Formats: sequence, structure tokens, C-alpha cells
Amino acid sequence: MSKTIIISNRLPIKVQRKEEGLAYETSEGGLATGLGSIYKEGDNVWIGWPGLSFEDEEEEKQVVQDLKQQSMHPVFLTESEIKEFYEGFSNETLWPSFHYFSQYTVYDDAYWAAYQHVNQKFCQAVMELAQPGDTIWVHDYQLLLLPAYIREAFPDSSIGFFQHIPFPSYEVFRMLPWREQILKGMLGADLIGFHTYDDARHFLSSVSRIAGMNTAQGLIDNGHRQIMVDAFPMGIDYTKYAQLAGSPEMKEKLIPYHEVLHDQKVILSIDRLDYSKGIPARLQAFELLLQEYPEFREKVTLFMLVVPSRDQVEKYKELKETIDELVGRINSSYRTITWNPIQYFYRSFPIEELSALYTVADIALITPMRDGMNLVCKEFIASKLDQKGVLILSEMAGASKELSEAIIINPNDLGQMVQAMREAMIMPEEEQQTRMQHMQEVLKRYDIHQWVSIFMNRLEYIKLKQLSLATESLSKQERQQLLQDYTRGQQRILFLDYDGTLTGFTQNPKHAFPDEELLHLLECLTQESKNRVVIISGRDRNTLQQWVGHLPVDIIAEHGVWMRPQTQEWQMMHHLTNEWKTEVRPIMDMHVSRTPGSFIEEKDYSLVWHYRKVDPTLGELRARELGNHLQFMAANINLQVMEGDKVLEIKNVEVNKGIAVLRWLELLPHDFLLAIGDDRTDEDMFKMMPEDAYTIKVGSQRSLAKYHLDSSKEVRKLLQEVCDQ
Ligand SMILES: O=P(O)(O)OC[C@H]1O[C@H](O[C@H]2O[C@H](CO)[C@@H](O)[C@H](O)[C@H]2O)[C@H](O)[C@@H](O)[C@@H]1O
Ligand SMILES: O=c1ccn([C@@H]2O[C@H](COP(=O)(O)OP(=O)(O)O)[C@@H](O)[C@H]2O)c(=O)[nH]1
Ligand SMILES: [Mg+2]
Repeated sequence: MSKTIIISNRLPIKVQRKEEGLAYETSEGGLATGLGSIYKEGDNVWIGWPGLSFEDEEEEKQVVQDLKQQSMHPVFLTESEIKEFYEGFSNETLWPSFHYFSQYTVYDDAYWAAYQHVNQKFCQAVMELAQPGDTIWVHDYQLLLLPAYIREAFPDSSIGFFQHIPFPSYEVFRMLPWREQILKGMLGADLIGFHTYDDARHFLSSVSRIAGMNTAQGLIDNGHRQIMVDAFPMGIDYTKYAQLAGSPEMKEKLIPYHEVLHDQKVILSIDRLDYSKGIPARLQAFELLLQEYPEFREKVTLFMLVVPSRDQVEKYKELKETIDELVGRINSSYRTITWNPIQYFYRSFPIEELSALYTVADIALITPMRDGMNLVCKEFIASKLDQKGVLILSEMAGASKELSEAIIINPNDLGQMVQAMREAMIMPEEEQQTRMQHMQEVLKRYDIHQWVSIFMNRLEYIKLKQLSLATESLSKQERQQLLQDYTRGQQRILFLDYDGTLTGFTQNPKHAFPDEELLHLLECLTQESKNRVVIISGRDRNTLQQWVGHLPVDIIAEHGVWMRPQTQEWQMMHHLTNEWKTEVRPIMDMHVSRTPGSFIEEKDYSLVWHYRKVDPTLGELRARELGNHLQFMAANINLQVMEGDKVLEIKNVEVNKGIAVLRWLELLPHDFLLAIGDDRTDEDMFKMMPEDAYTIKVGSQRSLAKYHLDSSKEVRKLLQEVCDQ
């Protein structure tokens, strides 16, 4: 039976070394409870780091055994891996960079080496446990390379990846020297999820700009597979928090709070110790509230829980000192004999205590500078059974996208935070309830179980979609049939597109000249007297003449303006005019000057605007503008605007590859036809081919062709087999 394997850096439990031996505690965080519902089912398993370094193999064996009973499998990290992979690359490079704290980012090759090494180590663990057919779900920024490593080991596996922290804008992401390897690592997955649409959008933009891949409609085409990217805002176990808040034990738990607080309002703040959480600014805003509105003194208490986290990392140590100082200063300035403005705790609390705090708090003050999601604010909402209470939430938290009924603030605006606290303190109960009810509905509907099920569902969907494309890809059997039909054929025509089909895509189109391998292949194909090999290309005739003209191939140039049957002279297929160029060229010239990196290619009867070196978004925008402009002119002067891969071509309306192949089909008797092409212009050729022809599209986009091949490399392989017949 197939199973689901979950992999995250941290396991949902932490091993602690106590005097009486090893002890297991739950890890802080929503992921652990959320996925709890699936990892314990059937043979499912969760792979991750148990949170300590072990020197003793016996102790490690013990941990493996203990965890096995709870459907977990540990990956042990050495002291130096903890330093360089976990504290280093994960939390001193990726964490600050992805949270827009670029000034904190450490760029260190040793960290990067450790990061690759530990990702490999996780891959080893997956390989030990995975079987064909298993679903693999990788979590978070510590394991960005893992999807590609797993893909290499198990090419057909179903891999989902979810990132719990933000994905930064391209301008920030590009600063990482290892940006390309990181993207390639993530792209090993079939489905890539983020908390918000903005994160997904930023990721897609980096993929398009850095990896140069097509990312239309959230689908990435990497040449082999379609990869889906989408937003899946993570929910919480709503019922669990609601039930805890309503449990009989809760009433008792609340007694001491009420004794201390009397009629004071409670503002609650809970986070891990992290500069991304905006704790100092929050404290400053609270101080300003007390300063500017003395009427609130002794009427409000800030309960501030800071959970120790990554305390070996320098910036976290510094932050701890800053917070200690601020709390000390505010408390010492404003405290009275009976009142302390801030109740500050630096430790972690069990869920029952958290629930009591959520219940008792009037206001939750959640003001991160950046946060992937933030589950604390959701847990607060779920705990409010009487629907009284106000949430103040930073617009920089992923959760703000769902919780629009909160008081949304910008954490850099201290004045706005002060006003938000004031508004929350005096908000009428009805308004609190209306807002709370709305937020509760959102969170109840989209809880953690829904989150898991929607993610899994999408993963299944994209796998099926890939499969339907794969079934169109030339199977072993169909390949055999093709070769058999070829051998039987006495009069064969092979139509071969050039760029993207016989050669790969190059940054400079002039660099795509044929290499030795290709020339040999063409020689071999043309040596066979039963073959007519037709190179059918959009390129100008001079280039094609220079590159393949010495071979006895037929050439169709400029999508069918020119033809050169075998060794004869070049002929024009249509009587065309190019007088229109004087009118069109200035418009293209203007676009070139407005679009850095673009250039014009001039052929005898067409003009082409290339934008492969242009920033992709700008390129698409300008292509649309130019296309519209030319479309408008074209209708009056018998021209067509053809869109290709990063090109826009304008030429006479009667020219296309379909009309060109018809000429060959009419003139030459044939009993075996093969047509291969990669681009939109090749679709015209596929359209004109008779039913029994073998038509092959290179790449995974939809096509009129019957079959698909992955790349020009695959095309060459097939043609070599044809040659060998
Ligand atoms: O493992 P640690 O280094 O101790 O850190 C704890 C976890 O922190 C991060 O949490 C994030 O995930 C939450 C759930 O999706 C999200 O609400 C929050 O905004 C994120 O910051 C981190 O992503 C985890 O990998 C860590 O285990
Ligand atoms: O003493 C504590 C404080 C917090 N949490 C939990 O830690 C998680 C924090 O998740 P969040 O998304 O808010 O932030 P992260 O720490 O993951 O960045 C929440 O589920 C809290 O309930 C906990 O278990 N014990
Ligand atoms: Mg092509």
C-alpha cells in the first residue's frame, strides 16, 4: 500500500536529555498538530531532526526505536551541521533574506556546502523509506534542495513542497549567490505551495527571471514536467482550540488570572524570539500608548510571551537583550505598587496555558515585520467562544489576507499601532462580535484538515495532468511502430524544424549553429536515398544556407517564403512584396529603444522583434503593445503578426509552415511522414499533415501533434535510431 512521507527539518516532537534519560516533548508550532492527523495513519511516516545532537550511537538507536512507534524517523545532525546548516544557512542566510532583513544575511560558502550536504542526508533517509507510488511532502526553507534530490532518485514520484515562510520579491531573492540552485531544488517538486498569493507570485517571477522558464497561469514548464504553483493559506485545528477554551478545566485555570487582573484589559502578545516578529516596535508602541493616554495606565496589562528560539544565532541573542532592556525600562517607568504594565515571560507554555491566555485576553497584538502566516492570531480567534475580543494584526503577516475584519496595521507605523490599541480598548461589544464572527467563519471553514486535503488534492491533480501529457509522449511501443513504418517506407519525408528541435535555445540566436553531432546526423539521414529531409525553419535563408546548405537537405526558410529543394537554387514560394517594411520598421525601432535588450532581425520578407534578453514581464508587456499596434496596421496591408517563443514576427499573410509543407506533400509521393517542431509556428505544419503522419511536439505544452518529446536531445536520439535502421 502506498503511503505519505512528510519531511520537515524539525520533527513534531523534541528529544530532551534529562537526568532520568531521554524525554520527548512536543515542538512549538502549528505544523506539528496540523499534520498529526495524517502522519499517524497507516504506514505514513514523518522524517525530521529530533532537535539535539547525539554523540552516542546507542542513544541514537534508542531514539530511532522510540520514534518508530510514533510513526517518525529521525535524521541526526552533528554539532557542526547544527551550526552551519541549521543556525547558519537556514537561519542566518535564508531566514533573514526571505523575511526582508537582507542586512542581516550572512553569505558564507561553508554554510552553503553544509546546506547541500544536509539536504542530501535527508534525501538518504527518504530513499531508505520510500517505495514507488508513495506521496512525498517536503516542508519549508531548510529543505529547498530536497525535492530535486528526491526527483533524481525517484524520477516518477509524487512530490509536494510547502514553504511556511514568505518568498521574497525577485529583487531580494536575486541577491543570494545560490539563487539558481535553490530554484532548481524547489522545482524538483510537482506542486509548490505558499501561504499567500503574493509569495507564489514572487516565486513565479524569480523562476521566470532567473531560470528563464515559462510560468503562465501558475504552471511552470521545465521541459520535462508541468509544475503547479499555488497559494494554500494554512489553517489551524479549529475544533481543538474551541474545545479547549470551553473545557470544564478552563474555568479553574482562569481563576488566578482574574485575581491578578481585576477589571483590567489584557493585551496579549505571543511569539518565538525572532526579529521578524516586530517585538521591540510593539513594546515602543505600548510605551507610547501609556505616555500619550495616561487614562489607560493601571487599566491595561500587556501579557508578553516570548518563546526561546535559535538562541545561538547572534541576531537572536542581540534581540533578547533589546527586549529585556525595553521591558525593564517601560516597567520601571510606569509601574505602581499594584500594577505592572508588562507581564513578560521568556519560556514556552503548554497548549492548555496558551488557551487560558487566549480566553482571558481582550486584545491580541500581533505585529510582525514579516510572517509567513502566523498561527497565534488564528488560535486566539478560535478560542473566543463568546466572540468578544479584538485582533490587531500586521498587514505583513500572511494571516492578514484572510482576517480582514481585524484592525490591520503597518508595524513600522508606531502612531497607527497606538491608535489601533486605543480603538480596540474602546470598541463596542457588538462591533467586536460582528468582526469576530466573520473571522471565525473563515477559520472554521478553512481549517488544518481542509488545508491538508486541498494540498493533497491539487498534488494528485497535477500528477494526473502530467500523466495525460506523458501518455502522449512517444511510448516505447509507438517508437517501435514508428521505426517499423520507417523501415517499410520507400518514399519518406522528414520535416524537421531547426531551433528548439534540432538544437537547444541559446541567448544569442547566432550561436545556435549546428554542432558536429547534428551535422553527422543530417548526413546520415540524407545518405539514405529513400529519404527527403526537409529543414523547415523561420530563419533567414542565408543563415540556413551557411549552416546546412552543404548537405543534400531540402530547406524551407522564413516559414515558407523561400525554398531550396535538395541541391537546387533558392526559389521564392510566393510572389511577395516587402515594401511594407518602410512603414513597420520605425515602429519596431521605437520598441527597441524603449525596451533594453530587445533587437530586430530582418529577413527578406519579414521583420522580427526578439525579446529573449529582456526582463520577462517587460518583454511580455511590450510584445502585447507592439502586437496590438502591428495587428491594427497589418489588416490593411495584407500582413500577419506571428507570436513565437520570445519573438514577434510580422510577415505576409500567405506565408506559414503549413502552406509550405503542402507544396512538398503535393509534389512528392510519400508513404512515411514525420514532422517535428517545438514552437507555435510549427502548429501550422502539424495541422496540414495527413492523419497517418507521425507528428511530434518538443516540450510539454499543448499541441496538435500526436506525440511529445522532452527536448532537442531526445529528438536527436530518435533520429539516430531512425538512422540506425
Ligand atoms: O524549528 P525552529 O527553528 O525552532 O523554528 C520554528 C518554526 O518556525 C517557522 O514557522 C513558520 O511556520 C508557521 C506555520 O506555517 C507560520 O505560521 C509562520 O509564519 C512561519 O514562521 C518555520 O517556518 C518552521 O520551519 C520552524 O520549524
Ligand atoms: O509557548 C508557546 C508559544 C507558542 N506555541 C505555538 O507555536 C506556534 C507558533 O506558530 P506561528 O505560526 O504563530 O509562528 P512561528 O513560530 O511558527 O513563526 C503556535 O501554534 C503556538 O500555539 C507553543 O506551542 N508554545
Ligand atoms: Mg523551433
